[in-house]
Amino acid sequence: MRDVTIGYGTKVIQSHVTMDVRRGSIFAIMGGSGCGKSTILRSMVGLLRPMSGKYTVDGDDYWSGPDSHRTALNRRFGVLFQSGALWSSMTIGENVSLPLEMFTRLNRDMIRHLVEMKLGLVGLSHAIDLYPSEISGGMCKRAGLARAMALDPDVLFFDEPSAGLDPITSARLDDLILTLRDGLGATIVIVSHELPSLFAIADDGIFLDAQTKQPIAHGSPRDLRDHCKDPQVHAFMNREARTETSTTEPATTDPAATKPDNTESAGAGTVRKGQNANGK
Ligand SMILES: Nc1ncnc2c1ncn2[C@@H]1O[C@H](COP(=O)(O)OP(=O)(O)OP(=O)(O)O)[C@@H](O)[C@H]1O
Repeated sequence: MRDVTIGYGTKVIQSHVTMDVRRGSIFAIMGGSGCGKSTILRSMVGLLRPMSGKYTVDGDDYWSGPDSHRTALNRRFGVLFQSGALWSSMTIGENVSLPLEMFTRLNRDMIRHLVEMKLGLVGLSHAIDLYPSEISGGMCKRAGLARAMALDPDVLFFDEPSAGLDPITSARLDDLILTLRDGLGATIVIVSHELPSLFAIADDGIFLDAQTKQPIAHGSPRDLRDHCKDPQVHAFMNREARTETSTTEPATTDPAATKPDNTESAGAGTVRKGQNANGK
């Protein structure tokens, strides 16, 4: 993205957004509630046209040309929405086969084979004939992931993949996301509030500010946590409470808020200390 301004109607949500998502990276879109993270993600998958600026995919100007041009680029994307967004009247297998039926000319046997393969990747082979109501929230997320991968996308977009999951299930999902990147070479863009998860998997990112409506930091979540000089970013990434009036000093009234970094990482995060830049 180059100098992108994005919003709804005339209301600007974020402006001057410039960022590069490198191939094979896990890129985090970070920031406080309501700053526009999901809005940026929606724009990246073509659901919202920027007010200005340029968005290119592999050097290809996304918003130029006819709809067919975007449709072709969208074929390279897989999207996992917050809820998993499965069709409740379809089995897990039917949900995953839907994009294959819609966008390919493969025969039934081949589609069934691919669906079994994708569900195997997310550990859900046994759930192929179950309905979403018959499986847990974490399994629904994994099924959503299998569906997002159905067309072998180059880029996967995840909106709050860990929302509503317990720390152990969330850590398993993190491992799965790392496997997708390392095993399949996918590029992953992720919106998440879950700091332990972001520290574990993301190797690059952007931090959006709701007040100025602009990005205020670029870098991996761990870099921002450990080295970012911006007090707001530092406080957010270290889970320090901040007062409304102070914009330069973190609040220190809560002793828990002054703990050194990594102390937030009970559960999913504790098993992940000492990881390398790839989260291993
Ligand atoms: N369809 C819409 N029309 C108008 N305003 C919207 C629409 N969707 C979101 N907004 C507004 O845009 C702003 C950013 O919303 P967005 O969901 O992108 O933020 P977010 O950073 O993802 O928030 P959260 O972390 O709470 O999910 C909010 O003020 C929201 O009310």
